[in-house]
Amino acid sequence: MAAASMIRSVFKKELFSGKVAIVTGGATGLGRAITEELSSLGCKVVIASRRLENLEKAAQEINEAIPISLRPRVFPYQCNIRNEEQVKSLMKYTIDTHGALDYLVNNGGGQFASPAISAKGWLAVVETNLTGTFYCCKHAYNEWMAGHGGAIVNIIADMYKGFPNMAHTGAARAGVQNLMMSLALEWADCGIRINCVSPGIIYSETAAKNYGGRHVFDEGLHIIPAKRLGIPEEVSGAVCFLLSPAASYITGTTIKVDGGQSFYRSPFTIPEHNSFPPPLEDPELNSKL
Ligand SMILES: CCCCCCC/C=C/C(=O)SCCNC(=O)CCNC(=O)[C@H](O)C(C)(C)COP(=O)(O)OP(=O)(O)OC[C@H]1O[C@@H](n2cnc3c(N)ncnc32)[C@H](O)[C@@H]1OP(=O)(O)O
Ligand SMILES: NC(=O)C1=CN([C@@H]2O[C@H](COP(=O)(O)OP(=O)(O)OC[C@H]3O[C@@H](n4cnc5c(N)ncnc54)[C@H](OP(=O)(O)O)[C@@H]3O)[C@@H](O)[C@H]2O)C=CC1
Repeated sequence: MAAASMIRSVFKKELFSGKVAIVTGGATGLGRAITEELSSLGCKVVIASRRLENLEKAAQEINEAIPISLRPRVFPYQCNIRNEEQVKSLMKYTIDTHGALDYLVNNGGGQFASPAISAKGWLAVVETNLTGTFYCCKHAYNEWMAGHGGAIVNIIADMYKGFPNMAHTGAARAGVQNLMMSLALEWADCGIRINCVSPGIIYSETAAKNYGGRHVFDEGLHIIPAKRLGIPEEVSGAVCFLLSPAASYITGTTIKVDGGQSFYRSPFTIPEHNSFPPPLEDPELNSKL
């Protein structure tokens, strides 16, 4: 991952000067790229996830790349987004310590590949991705944004053709997208904009490690019109755009950062079979086939 001073953002240098953001899962992968770009553009960023050690290391590395007089800009805070009390404390800490909460990026989450998951596995994924996002939105609203406005971006996933082998996350991410649309309407009168960014297959060491290595991501190349994987910085740019004044009239929408994958091929193949019922279960109609 590039040091913050090396970030080549297309946005102007002080775009987010004086602003305060929370990025969940901000120590690794996409979240880290988002944190690096936001902080390089003047934003204070609270990064929140379960593993404090990871958070502290990332914050230190990113802060060290920022001129001493402007440090620190990145602040670690341990929080499991599945725990509502911890989420509430994250919001309170951010507002008490940094005086505002202008932006929320709901990036923390994930899943595992499994065709038939246990109820416990289903709940772990739905609670993390859908309920965790709901908790973060709810408490950002209650603690700050209802009275001051703000912008929220949720990271979802390419679930538009269903998500076989990851049905748990497909259901959760579709839920997040619909939640986003409802909140865009419910909270418009408070000056809150809320949108989603939907990544395709984005390579980072931590993400690939979760699936057994880079080769698993490379196996997806045949379903990507761009014929390459994405990188976290390509997702970060879309998030920064949606948070910025350039998106002041954008709410309730989803930007896909996927090299065209979402409307091309599915990675899932269906075995040959003759298990489907005949047309209308009528032998006469069936004979037309
Ligand atoms: C194969 C396709 C490759 C291309 C994919 C490209 C798209 C990439 C998308 C990405 O999202 S990349 C990002 C990847 N990063 C992550 O997913 C990281 C975060 N993930 C997690 O934290 C977990 O996976 C989680 C499920 C979201 C949360 O797990 P947690 O540790 O909190 O769950 P537990 O409470 O320990 O477990 C509960 C229950 O869940 C089942 N389970 C958990 N992990 C797995 C697993 N790896 N495989 C199978 N089942 C799993 C299991 O039933 C657990 O219960 P127990 O069996 O432990 O009692
Ligand atoms: N990479 C890709 O191709 C794609 C990624 N995505 C999504 O983008 C997001 C970022 O993934 P990516 O950066 O690739 O992968 P990473 O594995 O690097 O990031 C996942 C992050 O989520 C955090 N996290 C997981 N569970 C929780 C929790 N319960 N509470 C708080 N934080 C949590 C993790 O931190 P910790 O373990 O410390 O809690 C980690 O920092 C995820 O939601 C992912 O599913 C979507 C589509 C494609």
